[in-house]
Amino acid sequence: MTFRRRLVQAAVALAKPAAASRGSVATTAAAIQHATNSAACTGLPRAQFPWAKVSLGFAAAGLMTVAEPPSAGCTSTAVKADGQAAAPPLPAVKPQDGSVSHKVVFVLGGPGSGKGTQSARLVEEFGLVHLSAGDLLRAHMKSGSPEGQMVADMIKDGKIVPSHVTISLLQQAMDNSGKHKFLIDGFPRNEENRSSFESQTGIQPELVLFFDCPEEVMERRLLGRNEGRTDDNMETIRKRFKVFIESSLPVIQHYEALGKVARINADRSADDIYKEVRRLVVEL
Ligand SMILES: Nc1ncnc2c1ncn2[C@@H]1O[C@H](COP(=O)(O)OP(=O)(O)O)[C@@H](O)[C@H]1O
Ligand SMILES: O=c1ccn([C@@H]2O[C@H](COP(=O)(O)OP(=O)(O)O)[C@@H](O)[C@H]2O)c(=O)[nH]1
Repeated sequence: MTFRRRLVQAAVALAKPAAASRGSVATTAAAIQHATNSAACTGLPRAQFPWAKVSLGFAAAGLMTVAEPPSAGCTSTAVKADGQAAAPPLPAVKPQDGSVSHKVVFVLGGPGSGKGTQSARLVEEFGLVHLSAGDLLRAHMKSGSPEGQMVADMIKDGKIVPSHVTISLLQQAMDNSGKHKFLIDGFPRNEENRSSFESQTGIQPELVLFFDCPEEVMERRLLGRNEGRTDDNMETIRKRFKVFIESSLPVIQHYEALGKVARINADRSADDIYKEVRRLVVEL
């Protein structure tokens, strides 16, 4: 079965959750149902997105989850923008070593969905520290070490680099920044990334921004990116899309069930997307 046909079938199955009895689509439907129920139970606001395109984000079609409400043990630090009203406090993250707690927003979405573009704007406006896992890995692959070579080979082949390598780069970058509010872009990319990061750092994200974009739009953007990347070619792009569906979407489903995902239609102008994105971050 072709990749595109699989996407279409999955999207159709999602539109009829009762008909989807097993496999990833059924899991997705269950996760969505769970998230929907959770939001209803807590009385949180819930919004429906009107679009229902066939896209890599089909897993979340028709659903937007809600940002977490402040919980007990909130800190008093809030993200502000342009001197606007202070946002409600963020839930505290329990640091493992008693140091200042880190606050993290994960920026997820398929390759070329605009994660880096939107992250750069958020950094400019809110002064968060932008950690692109891909950029850290690309810097690491230039180290000339055997591990660097392994990373280079994996990126060229569209594979996910072992968690311990990426987490150690992220941890180092967080420590070196001296700051405690981070936008982590392009990570976690699979369930193992996610669970290892959470257990090793003790950090849970405050919010997960999910840039949902049709495959053909991402493909066009990647082929036009022109940054000399070894993975922005048709062969690797196809592999990356497959990895995204099979390995990365389950991470989004996990956070969706926890009510932490804001799904954003990324098939719009960068300016329109940012209007929505900044509203989500200012509300943190
Ligand atoms: N909303 C958008 N509309 C059109 N092009 C975009 C948009 N967002 C990003 N791009 C372009 O698409 C390419 C991929 O964007 P990028 O932010 O690098 O994606 P990602 O980090 O998700 O891989 C870049 O060349 C970027 O300039
Ligand atoms: O946590 C990460 C982030 C990136 N990558 C690798 O780096 C590549 C490029 O990722 P990036 O986020 O830079 O770009 P995207 O694919 O989202 O355009 C991926 O395909 C993976 O091979 C990885 O293994 N783990």
